[in-house]
Amino acid sequence: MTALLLNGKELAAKKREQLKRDVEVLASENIVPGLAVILVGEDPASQSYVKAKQKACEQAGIHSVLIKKPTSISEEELLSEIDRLNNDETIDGILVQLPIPEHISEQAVIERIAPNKDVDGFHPINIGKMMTGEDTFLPCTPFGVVEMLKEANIDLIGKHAVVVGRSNIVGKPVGQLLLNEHATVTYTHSRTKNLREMTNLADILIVAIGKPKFIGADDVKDGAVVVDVGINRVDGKLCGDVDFDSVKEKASYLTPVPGGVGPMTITMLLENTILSARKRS
Ligand SMILES: Nc1nc(=O)c2c([nH]1)NC[C@@H]1CN(c3ccc(C(=O)N[C@@H](CCC(=O)O)C(=O)O)cc3)C=[N+]21
Repeated sequence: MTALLLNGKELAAKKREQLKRDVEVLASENIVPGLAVILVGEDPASQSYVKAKQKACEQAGIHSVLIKKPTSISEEELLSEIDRLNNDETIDGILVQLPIPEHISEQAVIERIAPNKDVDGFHPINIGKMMTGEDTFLPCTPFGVVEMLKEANIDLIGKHAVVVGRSNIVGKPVGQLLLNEHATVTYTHSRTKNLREMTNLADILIVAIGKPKFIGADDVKDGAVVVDVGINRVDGKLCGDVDFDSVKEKASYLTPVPGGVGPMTITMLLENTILSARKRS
């Protein structure tokens, strides 16, 4: 079997056209969605992600502001910058680009963002709402993954979804969203004893463990749907956590890297920002 491609780039482009129209409708009501991105330090990968977010906002007609801070900024200063944005009426979404320097508590930063401007969906209140299935901002990467599966008409009800990785921003929430869609969810991670036996049981395999080509054809059941959330730079080239060339011969659907989940992450951020503007107005 050769897998069908789950083309995130294409779906993202289609969705962004719709979001652009949504922004035009808001403009007729004098509402301009606004996103503030705080970037601490000079990490090249972070700089390039932030640039991509800015560009996507511009294309959709979303007002975006980039706030750059030096690595030496104190936690207190960063928190007061967040307070300022919480009180800024032109801002509907606040995103602090992660990771942040070690001397600043990530949890303190996330908890300072007003839950109704938390377009990353990382605030404990929004995580709690996601768990109980209430309407809230969903974390962008997991949200994008579920949107891709739905677009391809992949049935999730009763299916065995195996998640590889348990980060707060991808692994844990993607499992929760799949559970909300009535999948049966197994979490595996770096300490799982029989990880490769578990991945072989998956109807839907979500890989977000941060190790290049961690999952090969032998780890995948025939006809499985495989979603690669990994973004690794190896010899200056981007590659995922899945060995694309071998797994594509076994999976029924597979996401590429680049051009898979990444562009969807940014698209869902735009969607959350527009949703926030609509809710706050
Ligand atoms: N508060 C916060 N929210 C985030 O959502 C967040 C974050 N911090 N920190 C870092 C990660 C990473 N992330 C990506 C988004 C888009 C691509 C993306 O568009 N990737 C392209 C390729 C990009 C390239 O060429 O480097 C692709 O996969 O096709 C990748 C990674 C958001 N993150």
